[in-house]
Amino acid sequence: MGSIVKPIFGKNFRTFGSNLAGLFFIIETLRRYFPRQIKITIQQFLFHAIQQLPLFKKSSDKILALLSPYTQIRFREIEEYRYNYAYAAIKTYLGAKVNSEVKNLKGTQVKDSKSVDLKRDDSLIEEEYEGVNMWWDLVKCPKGINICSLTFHKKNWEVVTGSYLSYVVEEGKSIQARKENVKLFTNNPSTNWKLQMKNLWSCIDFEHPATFETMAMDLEKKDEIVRDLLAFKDGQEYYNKIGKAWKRGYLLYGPPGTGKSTMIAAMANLLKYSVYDLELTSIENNWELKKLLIATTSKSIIVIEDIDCSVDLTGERNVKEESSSESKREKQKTITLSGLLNFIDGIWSACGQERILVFTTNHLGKLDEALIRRGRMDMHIELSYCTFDAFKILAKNYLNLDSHPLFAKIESLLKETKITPADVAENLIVKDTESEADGSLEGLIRALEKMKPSQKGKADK
Ligand SMILES: Nc1ncnc2c1ncn2[C@@H]1O[C@H](COP(=O)(O)OP(=O)(O)OP(=O)(O)O)[C@@H](O)[C@H]1O
Repeated sequence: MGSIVKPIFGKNFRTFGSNLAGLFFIIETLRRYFPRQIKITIQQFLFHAIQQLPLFKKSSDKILALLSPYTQIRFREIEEYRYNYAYAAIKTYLGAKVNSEVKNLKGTQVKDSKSVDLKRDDSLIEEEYEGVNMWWDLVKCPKGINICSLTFHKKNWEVVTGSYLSYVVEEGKSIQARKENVKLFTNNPSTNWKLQMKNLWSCIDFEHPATFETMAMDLEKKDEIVRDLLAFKDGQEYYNKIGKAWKRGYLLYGPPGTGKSTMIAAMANLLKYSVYDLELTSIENNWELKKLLIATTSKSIIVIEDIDCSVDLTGERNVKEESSSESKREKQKTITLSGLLNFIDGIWSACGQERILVFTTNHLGKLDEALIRRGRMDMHIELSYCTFDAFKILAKNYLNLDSHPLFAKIESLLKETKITPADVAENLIVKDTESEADGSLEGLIRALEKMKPSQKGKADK
């Protein structure tokens, strides 16, 4: 026997309508006489409850639009596979609404900062704008996409769409710009992606202290790179004018310990761009690669370190199209050079404005020509063994020395040896606090003497 379900709102639509009007009357009364927090909660609860009723589920939009005096606008963190900047700006704006009346706050501190950053940590926030009440509901979905939704009386449609929303988004963006907290993102293995676009990247504050000032390298080359980066940052008009995606590729190559990772940190600190450290070995196929890249935000540096070791990308383009379905399936399971090239070339660059791509390698010769040709990797930067110019910067960084009688000896030894800036830096760190201030310069000279080709030959025998 089927169960008899009693209609909740009476037999006919008129009864239903008057019941609903009664409900809205209750909501309005609660709104007037209950304290702020409670009244928002009750109101939102009833509003959501109404939306969940079976009758509404079927044709909710039309009926609610007809009967409810409220309108709701939702901002999803990821919308149509792309990061929604309005969501981020709104969240920042609401988080910054801190005053003594706020009950729930959260505090954070960035390394070396003197102050604690307080943010509002309420999921329901009411505010007044030009005499109009707005209710924000921040829904954090551990398994899904985070949403901010705005509820307002529909008679205020003009105010909300005409000025309030742009005010909130612009305020949020300017707060973000003032904070300029650079972030470091690392990709999670796809087995940890819970739902759709969530959990693709993990993020922490980027606190690497490297700057171009402390970067030990040829000064002219350094200047050229800094000028190139700043021109890129200010290049929106130029890129629009020539109709090119606003992105630039840098290939950093050279032996281990010559400063490739340090330079990426210096780039991020100069431009105040976040870093997306893309670990190709934890990605299974081109589809995952595409999703990860689309989920990056603008003003970012997407880095693939040691690109020659991460995945075997070389030569794949030359493989002839194989017809067997097994080989096709096998191909779908791997990242291919063409998958990577597609992104760089611009198929995905429609969502890739103001992005820098950086590849690093210790073995330039191992890379496919197509991957690094100019236009894809616009600037090739060689980082090499320590020159005297580079040494002087390291001596300044580590020992605060601009000159020293031993510098001349070091200059001539550097011409004879191949020592990386990392090794020089290691030798300049004074480990014994009781040693003389220039003790480590002598230590460096001893290390360099041992590395001279003639001495090395003896040691090898
Ligand atoms: N050019 C440089 N200027 C300043 N410091 C440097 C430079 N090169 C190396 N160093 C120092 O050596 C350490 C290691 O350098 P870094 O990791 O940047 O080298 P790398 O070229 O990325 O090496 P790998 O190829 O092994 O990843 C850095 O933490 C930094 O302290």
